[in-house]
Amino acid sequence: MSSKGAEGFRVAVVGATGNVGREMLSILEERAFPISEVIALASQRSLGHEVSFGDRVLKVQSLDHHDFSKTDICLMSAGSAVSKEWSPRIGAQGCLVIDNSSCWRYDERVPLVVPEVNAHVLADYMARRDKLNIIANPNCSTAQLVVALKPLHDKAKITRVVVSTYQSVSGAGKDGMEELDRQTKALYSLQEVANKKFTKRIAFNVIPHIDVFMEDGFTKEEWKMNVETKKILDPKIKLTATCVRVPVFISHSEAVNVEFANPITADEARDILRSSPGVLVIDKQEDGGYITPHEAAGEDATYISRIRTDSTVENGLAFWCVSDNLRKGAALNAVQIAEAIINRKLLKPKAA
Ligand SMILES: NC(=O)C1=CN([C@@H]2O[C@H](COP(=O)(O)OP(=O)(O)OC[C@H]3O[C@@H](n4cnc5c(N)ncnc54)[C@H](OP(=O)(O)O)[C@@H]3O)[C@@H](O)[C@H]2O)C=CC1
Ligand SMILES: N[C@@H](CC(=O)OP(=O)(O)O)C(=O)O
Repeated sequence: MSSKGAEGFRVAVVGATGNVGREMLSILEERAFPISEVIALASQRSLGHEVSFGDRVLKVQSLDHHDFSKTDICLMSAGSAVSKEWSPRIGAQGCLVIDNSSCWRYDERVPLVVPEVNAHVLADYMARRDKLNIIANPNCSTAQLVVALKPLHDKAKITRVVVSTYQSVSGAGKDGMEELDRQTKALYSLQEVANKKFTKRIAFNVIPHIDVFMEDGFTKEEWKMNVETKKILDPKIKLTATCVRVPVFISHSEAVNVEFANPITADEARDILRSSPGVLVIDKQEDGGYITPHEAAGEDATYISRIRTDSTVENGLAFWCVSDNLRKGAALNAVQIAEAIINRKLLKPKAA
């Protein structure tokens, strides 16, 4: 079943029963996205299940049976394998795909967009829209990082970034959240703790491993942060990452050290970030005067705290960056891409 309104776009959410898909539906509703119809799609397993869209309930339909020729925008969030097969098929039916998986991000034909950073690429892409018809949404850890880096880069030109992440279990989907919940309860009731989703116990532990290992010893999550920052912000920026899973349900945190070509003080950085889109600075430099992932969950902003000079390099800053990975790291960014396209009048609804 779908939800219909008077004016606007027909929007399909693929992966509507998942962590990101459910968040996409609530964000579309919260932001009063111009929708004439919203269609909740997932696998055959979820056929007939119900998901919320504001105070309405949508019955989930199967992706396999949906005709996209009358759908304007598809928010795709069902994993790389599904995106690989389906996103080009959906795009070829004239439906613009905003793809949340890592599958299409590195394809030269596909723009990778964080609206606060590089919304300007949308006009060009929409003008020459190829058959692929796909815009990629970034990795969650990259999205919040580039929102913070962009205004600092504009001011003092970033040369190198060292980032360590503290990534919540919701980044590993609903199964990741279930594992932390189950293991925590099991430990409290002295039961055996099984690892299914993660390679080691996640409850009361941290795991320095997200996504697969690459030949050079980095993980793919770490590789993605490097490659995606270059594609979105500046190919000249050098970045090295260590990505760690932590027993937090929602919001990713990052400890970031940045080197600049030109001088920039901590006070200047604080002022610049305070007036930057998508950023909220909470930096009282006293007990509790910083943000934690628990407080960022359910919020849209990328929060920056603990901005300070890193005097181990010539022009260095260090800061703490936290954001809700399901929102800015995934669902919110995808909806913002769609809004940026619509606000620039780059897409019209298909005729009824
Ligand atoms: N979580 C995060 O922080 C981020 C996630 N992403 C990406 O978003 C995507 C989804 O992540 P997330 O929501 O966390 O994952 P979940 O595991 O919570 O949800 C997966 C969703 O995909 C659907 N799905 C799986 N297989 C199929 C299929 N064959 N056909 C149709 N639908 C299918 C599932 O439907 P069903 O319930 O029927 O199985 C479910 O709705 C992934 O590509 C992930 O990499 C990107 C950035 C951040
Ligand atoms: N890998 C991220 C979430 C994610 O799905 O990222 P990507 O879309 O880049 O695979 C995490 O586990 O926190």
